[in-house]
Amino acid sequence: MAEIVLETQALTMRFGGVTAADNVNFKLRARELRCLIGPNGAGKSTFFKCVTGLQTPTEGQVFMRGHETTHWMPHQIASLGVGIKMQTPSVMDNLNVFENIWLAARRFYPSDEAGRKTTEMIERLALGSIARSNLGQLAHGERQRVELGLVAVADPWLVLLDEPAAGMSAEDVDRMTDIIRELNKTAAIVIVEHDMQFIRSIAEQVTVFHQGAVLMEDHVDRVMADPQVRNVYLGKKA
Ligand SMILES: Nc1ncnc2c1ncn2[C@@H]1O[C@H](COP(=O)(O)OP(=O)(O)OP(=O)(O)O)[C@@H](O)[C@H]1O
Repeated sequence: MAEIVLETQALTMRFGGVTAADNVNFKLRARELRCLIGPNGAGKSTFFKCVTGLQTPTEGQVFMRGHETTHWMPHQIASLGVGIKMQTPSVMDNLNVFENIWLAARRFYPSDEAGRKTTEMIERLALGSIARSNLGQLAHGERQRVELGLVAVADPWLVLLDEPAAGMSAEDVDRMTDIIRELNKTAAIVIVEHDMQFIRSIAEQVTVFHQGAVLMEDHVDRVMADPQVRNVYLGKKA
């Protein structure tokens, strides 16, 4: 069996009387792709923030490839080789596509290699025609692709994505799916997502959150067919 690259043990996060993440035991293996789903307020974002270092859990532990990262900041986690895409943009609007990706690459590689990696990444993301356009001028889907480029250019072995398909057109979602599949050839990926079309097209194993706890963890087809999940957590649209 492939190595466990991410694990949480009894991860719990309380905000006053609200238990936003409740005793979550989660395991992800090398090159696995896992979508985290669940209704609004189920605890997905809280779990994601605890894993990425934006929040420190009240109880429990987080491990990445054997390192205990429970109290680490996001930049320390990134330095392990973990790519993180939060919901808040990390691109700079007054720099162009090449410059944005180059700056991300430069954090991990010497200047020449950063340039080569940036050129490669622009090709992989099909951003060649807009490589010299400032981010502020780009459409939402293009900006999201650049955001993914910032994460992927560092050759991460684990990628954590918060709602990468949010607000995208069907065509952009398709393109994002292809890029994530390619990234998944070398990296394990966790995706928090609401977009059911995207989840159906990309997911295999899905973890369903409800009231802070893991309700179900199974193949996407069985999860979508589960009456409890369909009726109570995903609604009729699922
Ligand atoms: N900073 C906070 N302070 C107080 N309560 C919080 C905080 N963050 C989250 N919560 C509460 O924790 C619970 C889980 O919220 P969370 O945002 O993790 O759910 P979610 O599944 O990500 O929801 P959504 O899909 O709407 O983003 C909710 O009841 C929410 O109100």
